[in-house]
Amino acid sequence: MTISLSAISQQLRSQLRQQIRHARQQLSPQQQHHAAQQLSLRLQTLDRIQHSQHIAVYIANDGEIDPQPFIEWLWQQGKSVYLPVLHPFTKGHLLFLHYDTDTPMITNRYGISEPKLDVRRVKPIAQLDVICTPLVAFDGLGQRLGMGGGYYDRTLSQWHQHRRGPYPIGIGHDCQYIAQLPNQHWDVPLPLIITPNYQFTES
Ligand SMILES: Nc1nc2c(c(=O)[nH]1)N(C=O)[C@@H](CNc1ccc(C(=O)N[C@@H](CCC(=O)O)C(=O)O)cc1)CN2
Ligand SMILES: Nc1ncnc2c1ncn2[C@@H]1O[C@H](COP(=O)(O)OP(=O)(O)OP(=O)(O)O)[C@@H](O)[C@H]1O
Repeated sequence: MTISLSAISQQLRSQLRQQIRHARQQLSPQQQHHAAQQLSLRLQTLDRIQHSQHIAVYIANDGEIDPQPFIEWLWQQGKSVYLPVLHPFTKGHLLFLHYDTDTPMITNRYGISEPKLDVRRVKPIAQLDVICTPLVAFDGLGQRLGMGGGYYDRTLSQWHQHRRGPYPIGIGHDCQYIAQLPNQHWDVPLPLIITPNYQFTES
């Protein structure tokens, strides 16, 4: 029997995913709160953020670092905020919808809060400036492991191929760093990853 390298890599990825999801779920509410504040401060200092108007974030789930304090700051600055919504017809794809304090929200099939679909609020991906990208694990080369749906890999494939479209910034907890991720050809390395205490930039 032969086992392909790709199969081994897939298995490693799913073990890592479980392990790191577990680690972040164990963070206390105080640790989560502090991390969210630190992350927001770091993001605020980035030129890339200061010079952007249309910024996509996400609603935290599963122990993810919480972008909420950053969202509040973006609103104060008069910037426009967008959230991912599972595409109603095209499996594995995301739409991005405008988000403000009175956006009607629903819970999607993964239990994540998202704006109720309303075509008037849909922002074409090419018109976003930055996509703050959730991740489960990342390494020093900017490789990212997500929740496993391939949603952000698809969203960022234009960036990957042509360096066109919104600039992706990975965000996560310090504990989501691993030395080297087993990667797959469709993975999109991120040019910048921010955690409360570190910043990883493309060399
Ligand atoms: N906050 C947040 N929103 C996001 C993402 C994310 O990573 N974080 N996504 C990033 O892609 C998309 C949703 N992707 C997801 C993919 C899988 C699972 C998940 O929980 N999977 C289950 C099993 C699958 C199932 O129930 O059908 C699991 O692994 O336990 C959740 C979100 C869009 N919105
Ligand atoms: N650009 C793409 N085009 C087609 N299929 C893709 C693309 N990117 C990823 N996929 C598919 O999506 C599936 C999930 O990929 P992967 O395990 O890398 O997800 P992930 O990066 O962890 O998740 P996410 O991006 O949603 O956070 C894979 O089986 C892969 O075949």
